[in-house]
Order: sequence, then structure tokens, then C-alpha cells
Amino acid sequence: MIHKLPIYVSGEIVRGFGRGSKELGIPTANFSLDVVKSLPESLQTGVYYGWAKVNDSEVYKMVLSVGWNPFYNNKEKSLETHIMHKFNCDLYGRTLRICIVGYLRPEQNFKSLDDLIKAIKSDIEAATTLLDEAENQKLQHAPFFSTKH
Ligand SMILES: Cc1cc2nc3c(=O)[nH]c(=O)nc-3n(C[C@H](O)[C@H](O)[C@H](O)COP(=O)(O)O)c2cc1C
Ligand SMILES: Nc1ncnc2c1ncn2[C@@H]1O[C@H](COP(=O)(O)OP(=O)(O)O)[C@@H](O)[C@H]1O
Ligand SMILES: [Mg+2]
Repeated sequence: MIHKLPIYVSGEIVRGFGRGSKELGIPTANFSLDVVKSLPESLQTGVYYGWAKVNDSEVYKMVLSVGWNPFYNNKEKSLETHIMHKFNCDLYGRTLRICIVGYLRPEQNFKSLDDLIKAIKSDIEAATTLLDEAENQKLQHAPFFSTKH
């Protein structure tokens, strides 16, 4: 069964393997294992798009990957969000709030790092367009993003 979207998730940004920025040139803000374990079981692994907010920032477009990163064969499940915004500093310790709006594709293995990077870039393009649809635009104004914390 596929979990009904949107779903809302929040938590602290923690350290991952440091590959996102160094190897892929695409940083991802990682949630802790506790947050990953609290996800609904019916949320299938894969690549999704949606909205993200860091502490009291604006709400930005995002893409995320949830699963074991078959290209790297991680031992622990992760949930990593790439925010479509240029930040001038790292975000460790800050609170990330996300609204997962839609599903893009399953996580895949790739023949080369270059193919993985191309796939993620194409996810970013698809998400950017999909999030401009009126139905999806509405969700950036969800009460979830406006509450004080
Ligand atoms: C939009 C998006 C799609 C991704 N798709 C895949 C995928 O298909 N297969 C895979 O192994 N990893 C995928 N990843 C995960 C990257 O491998 C991961 O972000 C990278 O290893 C960085 O990990 P780190 O945060 O621990 O440094 C994806 C990441 C993003 C943001
Ligand atoms: N646009 C962005 N989206 C996500 N994270 C970003 C962004 N810009 C800067 N960062 C920072 O880069 C870090 C992620 O880089 P990454 O190489 O994936 O490291 P890690 O393996 O520790 O997650 C994030 O935790 C965050 O602090
Ligand atoms: Mg990361």
C-alpha cells in the first residue's frame, strides 16, 4: 500500500557521510535515525518532492531520498533532503521541517557516480516544475510551517 500524501516531518539536521556535497555536489540535510524510524511504515522508499523550511526561514522547494541509497549500500535507512536554495553556511543542529508532497521514482543503483548525479539533477528539474502546480503551491502555506517552535 502506498502512504497517502502529503506527510509532514520535522527534526534536527544531523551529520551523514559527507558525500552529498563532496562527491555529488548536491548537499542533503539528513535527519537522525530516530526521525527515520518514526516514519509511517507504508511510506515506500524512493525519491519524493515537496517543501522545506530551516528554523524560521522561508519555505523552499526540495527533493528528498528515503531508503538505503543502493549506489552506496548504506546499512541504515536515511531520509535526506536537498533544498533548492543556496545557503551560505552549514545547517547542522538546525530544525528542518518538510512537507512531502509527491513521489518521483524508486531509489536505484547506477553504473557510475555521474549517472547518479544526472538522475538527481533531473529529479530537481521535475520537482521544480511540479511544485509550481496550484494544488502543490498551496501546501507551502500549510499551518505546519507557520507555528512557532
Ligand atoms: C533527489 C535525490 C535522489 C537520490 N536518488 C538516489 C538513488 O536513486 N540511489 C542512491 O543510491 N542514492 C540516491 N540519493 C542519495 C545520495 O546517494 C545521497 O544523497 C548521498 O549519498 C549523500 O549522502 P550523505 O548525506 O550521507 O552524504 C538521492 C538523493 C537525492 C537528494
Ligand atoms: N541547499 C542545501 N540543502 C541541503 N543541505 C544543505 C544545503 N546547503 C547547505 N547544506 C548543508 O550541507 C549539509 C549536507 O551536506 P552533505 O554533504 O550531504 O553532508 P552530510 O553527509 O553530513 O549530510 C547539510 O547538513 C547542511 O548543513
Ligand atoms: Mg547529507
